[in-house]
Amino acid sequence: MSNSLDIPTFASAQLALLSAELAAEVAESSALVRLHAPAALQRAGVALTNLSVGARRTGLGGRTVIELVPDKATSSSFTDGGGGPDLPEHGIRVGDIVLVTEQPAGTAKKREVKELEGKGTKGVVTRVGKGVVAVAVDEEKDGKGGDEGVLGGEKRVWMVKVADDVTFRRMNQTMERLSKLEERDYTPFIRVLFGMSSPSPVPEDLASDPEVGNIEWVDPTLNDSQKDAIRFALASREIALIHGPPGTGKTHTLIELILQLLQRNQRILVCGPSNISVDNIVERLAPHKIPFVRLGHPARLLPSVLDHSLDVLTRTSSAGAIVRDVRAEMDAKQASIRKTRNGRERRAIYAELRELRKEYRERERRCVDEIVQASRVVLTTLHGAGGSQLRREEFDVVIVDEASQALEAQCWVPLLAAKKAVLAGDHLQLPPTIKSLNSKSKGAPAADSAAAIAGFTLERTLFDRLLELHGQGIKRMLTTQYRMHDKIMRFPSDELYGGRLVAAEGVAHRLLRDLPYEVAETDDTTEPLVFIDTQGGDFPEKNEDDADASGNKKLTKSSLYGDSKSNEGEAALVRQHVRSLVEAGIRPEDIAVVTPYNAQLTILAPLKETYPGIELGSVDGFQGREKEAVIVSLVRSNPEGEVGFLGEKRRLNVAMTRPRRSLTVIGDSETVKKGSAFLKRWMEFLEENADLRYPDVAALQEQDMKA
Ligand SMILES: Nc1ncnc2c1ncn2[C@@H]1O[C@H](COP(=O)(O)OP(=O)(O)OP(=O)(O)O)[C@@H](O)[C@H]1O
Repeated sequence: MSNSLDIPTFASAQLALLSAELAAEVAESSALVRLHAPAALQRAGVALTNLSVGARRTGLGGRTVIELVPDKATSSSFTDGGGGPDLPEHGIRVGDIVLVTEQPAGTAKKREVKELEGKGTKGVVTRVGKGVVAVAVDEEKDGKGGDEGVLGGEKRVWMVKVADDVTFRRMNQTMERLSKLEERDYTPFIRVLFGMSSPSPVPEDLASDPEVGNIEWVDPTLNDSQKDAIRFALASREIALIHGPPGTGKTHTLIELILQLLQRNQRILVCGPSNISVDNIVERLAPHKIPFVRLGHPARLLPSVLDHSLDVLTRTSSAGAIVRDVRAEMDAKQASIRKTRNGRERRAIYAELRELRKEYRERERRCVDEIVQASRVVLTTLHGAGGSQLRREEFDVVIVDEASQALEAQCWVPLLAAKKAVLAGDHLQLPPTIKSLNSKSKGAPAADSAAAIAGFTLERTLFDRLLELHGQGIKRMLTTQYRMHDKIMRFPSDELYGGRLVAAEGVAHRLLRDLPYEVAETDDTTEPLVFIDTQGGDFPEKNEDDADASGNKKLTKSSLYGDSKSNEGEAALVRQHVRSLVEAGIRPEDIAVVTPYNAQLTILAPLKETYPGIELGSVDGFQGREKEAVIVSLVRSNPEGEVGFLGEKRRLNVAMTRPRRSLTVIGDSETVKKGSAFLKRWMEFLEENADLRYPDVAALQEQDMKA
């Protein structure tokens, strides 16, 4: 094939791009710590200050889990529940990587992250409660200086979110392994993925393929496009793509595929880019009562998935009994550290703990190997597949869900040892976020220019690349969608999916009025598509970076990650529309407001107090989600017709395909039309097909006066 890729060139380009990407992430979090005091970072939601170390116990991998609670000496607010004081409002979430270090005095000069790392310890947040954040830490790295570090003492500490370098390490290792492969190591699978050969042909009549045969469907209600995609995936020898536009039952299809592969005695590894994408499959696989195991840090898993996690399996299996004993002994030692103030005694306990941890790891490893080897279906995140548990494991098929939201290097973590892969995704929705893309303007190093010149970018996903390489023949598209009203679906279907989407019978004509609770019949509840056009210049956008009255740039949640835009007038229209929906009887939990700009979200935040349950989200953050009623605030309104990253088709696609029964678009058609041909066609489509409204400026002013 003419357009095949040289593997070492590909791998070294990826390595260069990945290191630029990690550098951009590190630069971003380091700049925050350098430029802002801990208290300011706490206000911006990325840090928690005035903490002390509470209880400690042993987690998976023999790691120490410490509980951080508000420091008694400095906290004033107490809960009435009898527990400790509450933590202030914060943005630290389970799975975040945080740095825990001694808190500097209020006046101390700001520090470098590197310097802080030497003094404290990094860890993964494993639990977030009202008055506690638990962090799994690598205790051996705490206080390298020789004293007990921050974790053993009675020091006041703080934590701040930092870049997650674990994922990068896994990707780098994988790319290095790929670059070192000799030509004789290239399997038919690898040859196809790099275009050195074409995929083995599948018969036109898929049912005649021996791997497909006469299928007995576990779920006979699958639609034709889903059945076709499964037959195609079974018949393919090296690679099959399942293209699942919004709401077309991609996960539903993958579950059946897994069950069919199992019936054919195949061993399967199922991966996704995020824990939630993997758990989503685990939850739907569980009712089928097949044996499988979910790898991953238990703290990052959904509670409903825990029963299948290695952590729980190691504890409940017979081999786990010995592991359990050592764990109990370690927990007892952990507790005794807090009771002693004597430095020598403490050091002795640490030494004993180190020994125990070694033994624990060894036993746990044996127990884990046993469980994994016995599992015919293993589920984990893409980077989780690079862990030691799968080092010697082989699978017949690797399935990657949400493949179009993963970096290609991330996909290679499980794929390097694959014989065949099935990738599911939608390359017409947003790809993974790349920070180094715009890094020049933020002062971080730009991606290696040689890699960029050679035409490699992180933004091109494996899904995209394979489609370019082998054409549409390696893909099957799911075409019946179970989410949107026909009128909401029309534009994205015609523009992006070749007009092939069909709304399932049950959803095609569903209106808010038909919700299974009492809803009044109003203009809003009987019309699926509303466009509130703010053209005319009365609703101008505002640049978040504009300084405040005193000329200072303020650190807020929305300004944290670069400049953002807002539009106060549009926000007022959003409030008005939400109120009218709620007055018609729509429950706030059935309404979402999405907007591309974080600054707009900040302005809209008070809506959550008025209507608890309503969801406000960025378009990027709402990918994969749905709501009965969705209001999209486009924000951009300027005479120049600048639309910024609103110009990205895939972002708009995500925004307009979230609703089930009602989509309301609020925006300035004059500005937006100038953005791109696609935006122009969308605006024209709305003008012609939506219930077109022009805002009543006087009524808005009155509403705001009342507020
Ligand atoms: N053949 C089918 N018959 C009836 N309902 C279906 C069918 N396939 C999928 N659905 C329903 O469609 C909805 C979407 O399915 P699923 O969550 O699998 O979609 P998805 O494509 O993975 O979602 P996303 O849009 O996030 O990619 C679910 O409520 C599911 O039950």
